[in-house]
Amino acid sequence: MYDVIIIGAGPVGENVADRVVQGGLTAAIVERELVGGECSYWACMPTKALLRDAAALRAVRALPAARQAVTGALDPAAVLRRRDDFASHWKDDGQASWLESAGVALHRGHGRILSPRTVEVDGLILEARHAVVVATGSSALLPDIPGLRESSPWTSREAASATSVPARLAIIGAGVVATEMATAYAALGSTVTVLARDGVLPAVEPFAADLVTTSLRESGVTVLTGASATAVHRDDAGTVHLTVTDGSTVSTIAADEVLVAIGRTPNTTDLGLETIGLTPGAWLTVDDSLRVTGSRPSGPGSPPVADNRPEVGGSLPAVDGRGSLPSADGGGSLPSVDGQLAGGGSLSSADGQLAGGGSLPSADGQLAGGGSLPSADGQLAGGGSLPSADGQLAGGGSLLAVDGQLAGGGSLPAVDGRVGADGPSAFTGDWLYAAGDVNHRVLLTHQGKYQARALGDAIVARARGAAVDDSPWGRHAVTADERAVPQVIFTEPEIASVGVTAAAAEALGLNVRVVDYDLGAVAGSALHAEGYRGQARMIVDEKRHVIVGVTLAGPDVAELIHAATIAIAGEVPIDRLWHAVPAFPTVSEVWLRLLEAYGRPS
Ligand SMILES: Cc1cc2nc3c(=O)[nH]c(=O)nc-3n(C[C@H](O)[C@H](O)[C@H](O)COP(=O)(O)OP(=O)(O)OC[C@H]3O[C@@H](n4cnc5c(N)ncnc54)[C@H](O)[C@@H]3O)c2cc1C
Ligand SMILES: NC(=O)c1ccc[n+]([C@@H]2O[C@H](COP(=O)([O-])OP(=O)(O)OC[C@H]3O[C@@H](n4cnc5c(N)ncnc54)[C@H](O)[C@@H]3O)[C@@H](O)[C@H]2O)c1
Repeated sequence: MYDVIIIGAGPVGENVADRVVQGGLTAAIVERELVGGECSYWACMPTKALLRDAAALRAVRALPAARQAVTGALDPAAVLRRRDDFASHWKDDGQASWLESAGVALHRGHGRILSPRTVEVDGLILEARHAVVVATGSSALLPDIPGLRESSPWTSREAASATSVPARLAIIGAGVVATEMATAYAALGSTVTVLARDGVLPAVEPFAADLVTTSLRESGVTVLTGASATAVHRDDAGTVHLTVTDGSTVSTIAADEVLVAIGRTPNTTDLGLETIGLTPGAWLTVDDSLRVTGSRPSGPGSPPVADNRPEVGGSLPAVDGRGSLPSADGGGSLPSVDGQLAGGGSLSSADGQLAGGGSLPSADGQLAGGGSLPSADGQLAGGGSLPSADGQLAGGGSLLAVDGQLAGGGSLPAVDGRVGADGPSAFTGDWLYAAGDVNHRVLLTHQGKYQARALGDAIVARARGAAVDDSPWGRHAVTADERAVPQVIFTEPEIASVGVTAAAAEALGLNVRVVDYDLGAVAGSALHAEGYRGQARMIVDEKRHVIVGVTLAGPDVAELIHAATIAIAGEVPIDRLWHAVPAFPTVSEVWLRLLEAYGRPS
């Protein structure tokens, strides 16, 4: 018997385990492949290692004198060797020993839920006293294109772990994985063709996507916008032939490998979810304290299943729509006897269990729960969920209409002030949690680890009978998931963003002002590289006078974004930001330029 069982030892599972053990509980973690998960061996680390040398070379070549010192070309074999080091040669001894030193028991094998609080690992039965956490992550999604599966396509795994560089690489999709890998493989010597059915990086600010598209084309990549593959065939000689259409014409592309990068599917197919009333193969939906409330079909853009639509019930949110969600042990804000909220903002069912999954509108029209922020074209700024036609978000949460009310499903305040909500079911109760990719809130390592820290601490608090503070920005809340998700896309140029895009702000009905500035016009940028090409955008909530979104596109902007994350998470008033003086002459001076462009009230 363990206090907590975690299924999946990716970055998220490891962090949950760490927090609960640090809180004095016992924990077991179950892993069927490598401790460290996708991020360590087939995603973040190896892909960034594939990109880094070329980025450094570009930076040197952007300086006339330093350029003279570069006498040779990039060595692809050396890049792959360094990548191997960063993937720990696909061995997890280091991370397994870390688990041991942290006091976490590791059970290798495939985990399945047998019944509430019981997990089976290849025949071994494990019991959890307090909680089971699903942190099983996600895998690459393959579309149903005739002949594709039989053609042994690359997914992000093969792209990240390739042992040689294909002469010709075709890529289906033009999102984050596709553009990063197009950047990497073009620099390593491949002739790359990108099929950008929905445009290049449709979820980011269009100016940033345009800069990346231009740069990909300049580096020899063929970017076919609006094009999709309708059939794929690998011949006996190993060449892959893709039949491609842009809607009006049909052509054929020959390649040595085809990479499919069109999004992710949750690792929940063989997890025993059916034993507890959930749908195998579906994303797990969670409430604001990451308790599992239901499941939604897999795949980008999938609408929530009808069964999991909220039912009318529960109580009126308090005036500001915020506050804690009640825990079963009485932590947080408990509903009063008549079912109304004491302390404000929490939704609860009659039995005092949480009934408030989804999004609560706050008085200021901000999202207070669930889901990510969509851009106008229906893509998500932080990567992840897509709103379906009915306005619901596949990753949970809802869209706020202009008047600050919820558009689409989710938690809709009814005319009589009652609120629809889908809380944990009798099956999932207060013992089943989901964190990281598998809950489809934000598919990024740092955000999953943020969830893990909050969740681990909340499980400890509940186990001790202590209060759980999952009010917005509370210790156990994951508020940044909706308001302040940073992401760096390591293309050329880099795109660093946090918070909403202009299109997402518009879709949310926020009253914002969009401020743009030419990043290349900053003194520090001109020094940084000859012909520095970049753009900065700041989005200010005109009602609250705080920044709600920033996107920077330009060489080496990755390290600039944390300032914006702090400004957004800290809700630093614009007036105060005038006192945050960027050093001269740095690229960060763009902050001053953006403020000047916004204007200082006299
Ligand atoms: C190519 C690529 C590049 C990326 N780059 C970045 C980046 O630069 N920065 C960033 O923030 N994010 C990046 N991401 C996203 C990042 O990889 C994920 O968000 C992150 O790995 C999610 O962590 P996780 O712990 O939820 O899941 P995972 O890392 O997927 O780990 C889940 C673990 O659970 C195990 N597991 C699954 N089912 C079971 C079971 N039934 N029993 C036992 N074990 C099980 C798996 O084997 C795996 O080890 C990238 C993704 C891709 C595909
Ligand atoms: N640097 C980073 O932070 C980083 C790097 C890589 C991946 N990731 C994360 O990993 C996740 C997966 O990345 P991804 O690139 O696979 O997904 P994505 O959601 O970023 O992009 C997928 C793209 O494929 C398109 N698409 C969907 N179905 C299609 C189809 N049938 N045919 C053609 N195009 C189709 C979509 O319009 C979308 O633009 C993302 O959530 C991303 O944030 C992060």
